[in-house]
Amino acid sequence: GLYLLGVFRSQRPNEPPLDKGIIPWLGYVLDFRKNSSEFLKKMQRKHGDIFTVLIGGYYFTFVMDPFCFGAIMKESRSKLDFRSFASKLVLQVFGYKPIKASQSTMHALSMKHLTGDGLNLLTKATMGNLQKLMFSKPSSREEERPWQEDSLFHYCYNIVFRAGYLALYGTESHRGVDNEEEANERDLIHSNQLFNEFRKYDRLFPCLAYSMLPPKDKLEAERLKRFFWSTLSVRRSCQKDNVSGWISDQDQFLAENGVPEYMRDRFRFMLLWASQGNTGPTAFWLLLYLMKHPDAMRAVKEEVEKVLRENGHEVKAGSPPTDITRDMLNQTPLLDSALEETLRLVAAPLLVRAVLQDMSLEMSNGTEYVLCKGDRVALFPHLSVQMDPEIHPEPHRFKYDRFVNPDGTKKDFYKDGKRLKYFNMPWGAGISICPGRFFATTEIKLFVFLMLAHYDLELVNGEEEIPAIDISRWGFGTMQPVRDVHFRYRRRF
Ligand code: HEM
Repeated sequence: GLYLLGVFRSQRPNEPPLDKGIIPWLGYVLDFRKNSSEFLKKMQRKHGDIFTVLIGGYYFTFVMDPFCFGAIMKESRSKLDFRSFASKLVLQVFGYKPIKASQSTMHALSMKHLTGDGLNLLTKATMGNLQKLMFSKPSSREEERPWQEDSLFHYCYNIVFRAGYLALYGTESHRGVDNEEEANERDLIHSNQLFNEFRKYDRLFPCLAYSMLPPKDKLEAERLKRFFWSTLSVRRSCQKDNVSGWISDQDQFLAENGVPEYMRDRFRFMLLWASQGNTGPTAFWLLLYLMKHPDAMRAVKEEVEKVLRENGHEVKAGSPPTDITRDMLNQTPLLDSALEETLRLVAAPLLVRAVLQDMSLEMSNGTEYVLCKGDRVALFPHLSVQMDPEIHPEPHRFKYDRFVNPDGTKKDFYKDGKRLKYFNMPWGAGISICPGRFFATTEIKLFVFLMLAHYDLELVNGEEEIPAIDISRWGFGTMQPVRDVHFRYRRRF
């Protein structure tokens, strides 16, 4: 028992500094849970760029030196395993138990459908959905362009979620209803209901992942899980049109490998989370930063208008919502930089690997450490890279052109005079890097393109401060604000 509580563990030669905290077994779990970023900052000040801390029965070695990231991300799976940690979380949070053999095929299927020609199809579908969602209300007479007010976080999350969901999970079949309009109407209603339930789950997510839900919320989380398993189920999906290859091929692969139907329903819920949980919040922050920084808004808007003009899409009174292609999205270095800058500020994943055999790790100052079998290695790039003032001067400021040179090429970043490979890591890295990053970028850019091309936007309160981030969500991807922000929009022409 004492051994399990970690009482006998001490730092051996060549191991990173060890800090077990004062509570046996639990170690620093409460400090970590309360504010992971503050806790890690404190530990980094105390121990330096590598340290091992006890958190809820597990020893986590945090590596804060970005020059070691490559070695960790590229280490063979026989030494550092990404799956075992992720599998436990996925089972706890989505009820899904991954099968062993599936990973490389699943990855290949994601690459097939979320890049290249597959991405072209998804871009078209998302574009169509955004047009339906954003311009479905008949516009009032042209000379009247009333302002509409909304909450920015809710507005962005709602629209981007629904456009992405309908593109991936398919739309109402026209055959089942009398006409196309009715099918579209049903899609709009259904996707809105799904979003509202998703937000309820989203709010419970951090406590659920830490197994810290109070009993009432636990019941609610169970109810929501069942709702999603059933709403996204294989059976219901058969009645839909336009289900993406990303969903259908992965499902077919699982079915061929003997995964039962109820487990495949759960898998779909997990994919919904992975694909929709970060994109909407990122779109929110990007639009908010643009609204708070008029120089950035002006530059990005000019770029958007130039691309539209050069591709023969002048937006004027009465023109239908613009069709934006992938080709057009490739001509926007300033918008790309503004998006990357947004992700630098608000994306904060925790990247964890289990150590399967003792292995050595060399730091950039030449010191070598042993990482112990059974421990976990963790990276938190938000703190160690994205907010490092040496890499990104004035790290708390939004600088829309931080990542781009005046000639449109990408900037390089340095630390200690050496060029960095990992200077922004919103998508993770290595084998577990987000396979949806190109689609996510496309969705956000399509949404922002349409917003800027068709609407005037302003904050209801021009003096509004940028809201603080909700610190309970460190480690789970894009951060969310503690409160929403009111804004208004109206047709430009
Ligand atoms: C702004 C939006 C997004 C952000 C910031 C984001 C970020 C991430 C991160 C940090 C990871 C985990 C990497 C790791 O643990 O090493 C991840 C995994 C994943 N993401 Fe994304 N993601 C986004 C959007 C998407 C979209 C749109 C899709 C799909 C259409 C997607 C699909 C996935 C999948 C399937 C995984 C799991 C990969 C695996 O287990 O190997 N993501 N994402």
